[in-house]
Amino acid sequence: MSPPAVLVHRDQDLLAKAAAARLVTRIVDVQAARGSASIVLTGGGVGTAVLAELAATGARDAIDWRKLDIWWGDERFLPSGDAERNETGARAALLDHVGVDPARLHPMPSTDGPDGADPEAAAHRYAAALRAASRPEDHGPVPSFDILMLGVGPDAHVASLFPEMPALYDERPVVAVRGAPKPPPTRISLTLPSIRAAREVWLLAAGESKSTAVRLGLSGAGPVQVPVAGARGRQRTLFLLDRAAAAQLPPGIERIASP
Ligand SMILES: O=C(O)[C@H](O)[C@@H](O)[C@H](O)[C@H](O)COP(=O)(O)O
Repeated sequence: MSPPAVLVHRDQDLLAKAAAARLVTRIVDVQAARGSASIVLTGGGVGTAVLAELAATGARDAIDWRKLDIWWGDERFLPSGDAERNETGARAALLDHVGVDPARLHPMPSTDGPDGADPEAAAHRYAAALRAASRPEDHGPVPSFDILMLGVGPDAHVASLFPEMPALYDERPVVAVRGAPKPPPTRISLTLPSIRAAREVWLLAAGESKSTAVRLGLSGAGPVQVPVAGARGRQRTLFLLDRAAAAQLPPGIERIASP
């Protein structure tokens, strides 16, 4: 695993626009090379802003939306269509506006799905879908996602992996999370081994409240205490930040800043 690269943009707006442009380029490159691509979406304000910027750019038409698998890194375990679900936000920001193949859209289960309000069964179901999509060359229970995006919480959580919680010790690909410190308490999340199966992991953070989490995530902290420190891609890890989130970067971290 190569060390993370850090890119600092002026503010959240420019960060979202730049990340959307980066998504277009990367997805188009992967589709040209391999025919189809896979991405993993995140909830949160920055992640959703990136999707809205992608919907707004004319360059989105360069993507073959029917040859794109779309997964989620975590989900709030709520009824389908609930405004708090990451899926709902992603649909409104982007997915309802582009021609995705419904068979390639893989939202995490909701409480009104086939497993009802049983998050363990729902997590198991999502793990089975990932396993079914994994090919021999992936060498594991989940596909080698081309791009996996993650927001970063002020407490350094990523997906629904909150510091010190049992999910951080779990080796299964997908887990149910109960008692999350941020509401709603019940969630479904990929675990760190699944996140690390991605070719590229992009960590998105904006605002001063994220600056400590970003610093710790780049300072060799342990992933149980600082989950963002454990989120790394096989080939590439990018910290895509605004200036405020980058305010406490540790000395010696190479960064590329846009004006
Ligand atoms: O599930 C949640 O409670 C949130 O979605 C959360 O995980 C979010 O992604 C991060 O806290 C980053 O949030 P922002 O991008 O809004 O800063």
